[in-house]
Amino acid sequence: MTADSTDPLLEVEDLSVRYGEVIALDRVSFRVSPGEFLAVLGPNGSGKTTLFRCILGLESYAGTIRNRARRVGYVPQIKNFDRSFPGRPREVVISGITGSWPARPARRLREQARRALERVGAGDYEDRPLAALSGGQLQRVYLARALVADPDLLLLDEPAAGVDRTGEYDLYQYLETYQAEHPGVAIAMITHDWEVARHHAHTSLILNHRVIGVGPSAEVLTEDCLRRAFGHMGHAHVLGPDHA
Ligand SMILES: Nc1ncnc2c1ncn2[C@@H]1O[C@H](COP(=O)(O)OP(=O)(O)OP(=O)(O)O)[C@@H](O)[C@H]1O
Repeated sequence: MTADSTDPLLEVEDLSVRYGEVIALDRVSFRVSPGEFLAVLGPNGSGKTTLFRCILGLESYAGTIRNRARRVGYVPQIKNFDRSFPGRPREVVISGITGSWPARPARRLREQARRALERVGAGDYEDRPLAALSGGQLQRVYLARALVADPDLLLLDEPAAGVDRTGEYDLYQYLETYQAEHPGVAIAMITHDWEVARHHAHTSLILNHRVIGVGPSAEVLTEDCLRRAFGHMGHAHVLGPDHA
């Protein structure tokens, strides 16, 4: 079967992941179309990052993932970043082009990285040690890294965590502009902020190990979904008799 522009970019069917007795994801299904902006919401430990790790091919899983994206850009959670890592923004971005850490990058790569950093407003600190950057600055560097490879699917894991209100506003403005300029690009973004999802995401996926709701944000982000998704916060979701 050949793909055309009306095909979903990403199809996830009955995706399940377990770590020992804990079910991180339980038969999760959804689709992402070209040009869509999907918010992924759910309480801490509900499987959101695990879902992204599966899409990136970093986890073993049961079920099916059909990913038709040519390239996937990924912005990890900045709050988990190891600040003792010896590197500079330019090198981070070049590693997004070459797939490896650059020892002596060619001039062409340095230029490409500089332009990518400038586009996200991070041109001023391209050569500063990563350890000296704020959370918001680091987040821009990783956004530049994700975009430099010209992805058609962009995965963002809580990109606004640790970023002030202005930085957060700038980020969403940037993503909206980017999508308008690159109409086929789909974005899936993990967020804890329902208002952000309501305002910026066409569609929302609410997870609590399984799908609590998925569809247009205005229809899915209801009080009932909020209660069902967050009502069990803090409780382990462990194997029941069905999964033994
Ligand atoms: N490598 C692992 N080994 C064992 N358990 C894991 C592993 N990774 C995740 N888990 C467990 O799987 C569940 C889902 O974790 P995950 O990180 O996907 O949640 P999350 O929704 O992204 O959480 P948060 O909002 O806190 O970032 C949790 O119970 C977590 O403890």
